[in-house]
Formats: sequence, structure tokens, C-alpha cells
Amino acid sequence: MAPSTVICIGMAGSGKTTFMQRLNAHLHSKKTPPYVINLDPAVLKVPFGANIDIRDSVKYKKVMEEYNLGPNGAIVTSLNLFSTKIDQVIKLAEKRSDKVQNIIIDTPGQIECFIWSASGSIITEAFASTFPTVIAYIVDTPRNSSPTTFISNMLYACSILYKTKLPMIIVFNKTDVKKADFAKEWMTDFEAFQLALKQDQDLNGEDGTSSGYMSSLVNSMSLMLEEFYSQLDVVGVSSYTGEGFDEFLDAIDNKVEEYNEFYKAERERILKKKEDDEKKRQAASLSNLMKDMDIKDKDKKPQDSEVLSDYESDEYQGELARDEDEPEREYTFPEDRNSEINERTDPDLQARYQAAFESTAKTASSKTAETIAAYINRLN
Ligand SMILES: Nc1nc2c(ncn2[C@@H]2O[C@H](COP(=O)(O)OP(=O)(O)OP(=O)(O)O)[C@@H](O)[C@H]2O)c(=O)[nH]1
Repeated sequence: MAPSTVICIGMAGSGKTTFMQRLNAHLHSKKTPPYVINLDPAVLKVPFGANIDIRDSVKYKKVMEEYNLGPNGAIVTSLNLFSTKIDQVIKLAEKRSDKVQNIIIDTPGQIECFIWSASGSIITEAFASTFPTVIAYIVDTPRNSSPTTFISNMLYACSILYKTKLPMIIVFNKTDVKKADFAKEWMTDFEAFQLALKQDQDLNGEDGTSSGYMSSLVNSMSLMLEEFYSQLDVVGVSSYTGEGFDEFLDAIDNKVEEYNEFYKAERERILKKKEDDEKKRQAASLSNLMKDMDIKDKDKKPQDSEVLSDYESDEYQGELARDEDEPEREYTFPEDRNSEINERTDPDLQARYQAAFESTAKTASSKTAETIAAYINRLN
């Protein structure tokens, strides 16, 4: 059976790395050591033995110096560089797939560098299309005990769910400091959340008038998130004590089943649609190219020509030479250019230009007049 992949994502300081360390130790204690990947290029020390470490391939500090980047830009660039090797990474993981049951991945604490970057998507997609993949969204429980902070964090998790389109487990970490019961209740009982919101406002001395907008916004957000909550598994863990990790492993099994049942088919449908769209796009651009080359009508008259390459035949050398000499001009409407081309091949018009030139030539001494004269002479 293919190993399941768990991608750990969480705000900076949520305890992702400590969680990874504990999960690694927990799986070792169950005699099912995982395959561990570190994707955080900026971390100084990885407190777990990583099988693949982005820091082996990319030197974060050098990226900063060489490309003159700030910390976040350097993380994105390091991920970009690493993503070019993703097929090799997948191959390495595949080689171990008969020996390991879990692949666990740590990501940079700057979530946006991973989730909203092209390389983050490439890496996630590469794993998700090879192994059943689950997102573990790590939340710092004590820091999310205020309803407004909690709802903001849940909105972020929601955006990650819709971006990655992968099953998600919300992991309330640090339960040794604060139990996650309140959060689980808020996620299942809207009235309990409303009550907590009201108490929070009272506690902060808000009189209900100035904060009316805020509370109604938070209320509607929590209603909107009901659908999102229904798609999640929620567990409380302590990376310090190891509490809740068995429950977390059960949640992985549950989500892997869900992945195989629903997400896999959906992913395949999306990939197929992308492929079909790409084929259609290629067919359309090929047909446009054929049109441009005018393959069907080889005896086309020169004045019907639409693209520059049509003017590159011998008989149109004069036209090309004129374009080179002429000062650069802009045409707001393409038909302006067509009409001018037709006019230039119209002998009557040439005669009119000649007459006009002769009537003004005596007084015209500017460079423009000389250019016009040279041009008419060439046409003749
Ligand atoms: N009490 C308690 N503290 C924890 C727990 N897990 C992590 N911490 C602490 O939380 C802080 C942040 O932990 P990290 O594991 O470095 O967090 P991170 O999310 O990996 O941080 P970045 O890599 O900077 O994004 C550290 O001081 C940890 O000791 C836990 O379960 N309980």
C-alpha cells in the first residue's frame, strides 16, 4: 500500500517543528518509522532526522546574498530552486514506499511562502498525485482562545483547504497549556461561539455599539465556516507530552480513506480537465498559426497580406526597405496600417504625392521633407 503523506502547515510559532519531532518519535515507538522531509530552508536546527532536507540542496543565506533578497523572498526562491528537483524527491520517496507507511513533511513557518507560491503548489501537487496526501494544520491553542483570533485562524485554514483541495486535519497543539475542548465546541455549536464572542466583548469593555460591525462580521464568518468545519477532522495534541498522537494517527487513516474515496477522483477529474483544456489551447493556437501562414491559399494577393512574414518575399523588398528607413510610427487601429499599405501600391496616389511634393518642395527644407522626397523617389 502506498504510504500516506502528511504535510504539516501552521503559523510561525504554532509548534510545527516540535509537533514533527514528536510525531516522528511516536511513529518510531510504534515500529513504523516515517520518511521525513524538511522543506524549511531557514531553520537552523532540525530536531528530527530528516531523510530529505531542503538545506542540503539550497543554502538559504547564499540565496539571500546572491539574489539580494529579504528573508521571505529567499524562502520562496529556495523553494523554487528545490521544486526543480521535485521529481527526484518523489522518486526517492517512492523507492521507500514498500518500507514506510507515512511520509511527513515540515514546511516553512511563513505559510504564505509555501501555500501561495508556485513552488509550494508544485511540491504539494507532486506528492498529492503520487501518494494519498493529507494536510495537518497546526494551531497554537492557547493563542487562539479569543473568538476573533480563532475565527481568523480558521479562515486561513479554510483558504488553505480550498487552495490545496486536500483533506485536512486541524491539530490543536499545546494542549498541556490549554485544552482544545473550547475550540471543538465552537466548531460544532454556533450558539456557544456566539456566547463566547459576547463574553469576550463584555470583558474588553465594548459597549456593543462600536463593536456592532465587528461582532456581526465574526458571527457571519462563523456561520459561513460551518460547511468548512464539517469537512475536517479535529484533534488536540501536546507535542510536549505526546498526548493525543494516537488520535492524530486515527485521523490520518480516516482522511486517507476520504482521499481515496472522494479527493482522488476529484483530483483526477481536475487533472483531466486541465489536460483537455491544454490540448484545446494547443489546437486553437495551431489553427491560428495555420491561418497566419495562410497555408490553404498559396496564391494569395500581396495586398491581402496580414502578417509581416508575408512581406518578406522578394517582390516586397521595397516595402521592407521603406519600413527600415521610416521613423517609427504607431498605429492605433490595424486598419490604418492596411489602408496605408494599399495606398502605397496605388499608382494614382503616388502621382498625387508626387504632385503635392512638387508644389511644396521649394519651401520645404526640413529633414522631414527630405525624407519624404527620398521615399517617393524610391517608390518610383
Ligand atoms: N507548552 C508547549 N509548548 C510547545 C508545544 N509545541 C511547541 N511548543 C513551543 O512553541 C514554540 C514554537 O515551537 P516550534 O516547534 O519552533 O514552532 P514552529 O511552528 O516550528 O516555528 P517556526 O519554524 O518558526 O514556524 C517553542 O518554544 C516550543 O517549545 C507544546 O505542545 N506545548
